[in-house]
Amino acid sequence: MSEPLLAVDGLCTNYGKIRILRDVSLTVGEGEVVALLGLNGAGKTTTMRSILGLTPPRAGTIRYDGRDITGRPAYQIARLGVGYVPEGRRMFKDLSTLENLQLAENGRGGDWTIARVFEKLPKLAELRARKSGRLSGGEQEMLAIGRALVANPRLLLVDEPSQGLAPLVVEDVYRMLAELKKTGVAILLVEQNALLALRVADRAYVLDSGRVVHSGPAAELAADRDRIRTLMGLEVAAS
Ligand SMILES: Nc1ncnc2c1ncn2[C@@H]1O[C@H](COP(=O)(O)OP(=O)(O)OP(=O)(O)O)[C@@H](O)[C@H]1O
Repeated sequence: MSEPLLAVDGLCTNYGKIRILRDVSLTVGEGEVVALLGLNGAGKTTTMRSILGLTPPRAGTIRYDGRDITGRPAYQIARLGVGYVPEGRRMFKDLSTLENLQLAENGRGGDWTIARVFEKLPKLAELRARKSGRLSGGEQEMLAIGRALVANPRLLLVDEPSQGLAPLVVEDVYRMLAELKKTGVAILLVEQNALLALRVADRAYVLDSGRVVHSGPAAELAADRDRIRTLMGLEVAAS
């Protein structure tokens, strides 16, 4: 069997002396959508930051596209085709939608151009001239995803896309992620809202206190509310 696109093995990451991740292992296959779930503070963002080279791990290995990228600087990892849509979206608020996309284009070519992003996300095309600081939360999330796409990633790390959005807007964002999935980009999706993420994901991992406490097919976990409740608490299961 060929190697998965991303293979994280035995990751241990600290902030200073505090151990956050404990022996985290996960994989993402080519074109696969994998949900990384867990309550506040479980270590989801830290896992992403470790993969991206932003918070290098103390131990463990990260392989991407057949090579060991453990400890490589973030810009090198980005150049290898790993895109990031950070929590809170972080964009240049005084620049327009179009200008934000232009800044992110890496000029190396690839399937994702600004024109294709506008075609797949027509809402963004309508808002091309608007300053991103004046976009709604949902529109900003779409721009954040569009911005990651124009760098032509093979793997996209998306952190809490539903955060702070109204339920109807969350539906829009998730419809868009489902569309993206069809284009073949692999996605590692961090969410607190388990049921939402499980609708689009193929497989899921659940983190608790920096450890993987569950992994398996998304559909199986989605169908087992008791298991979700045990893993992630009552509120999540009820949402
Ligand atoms: N820069 C930092 N310095 C020290 N501790 C940190 C730092 N960033 C995060 N932590 C701690 O690491 C733990 C894991 O945080 P992380 O952000 O990875 O969790 P998370 O699962 O993404 O949660 P959330 O959904 O709240 O973002 C938390 O206890 C958090 O307080």
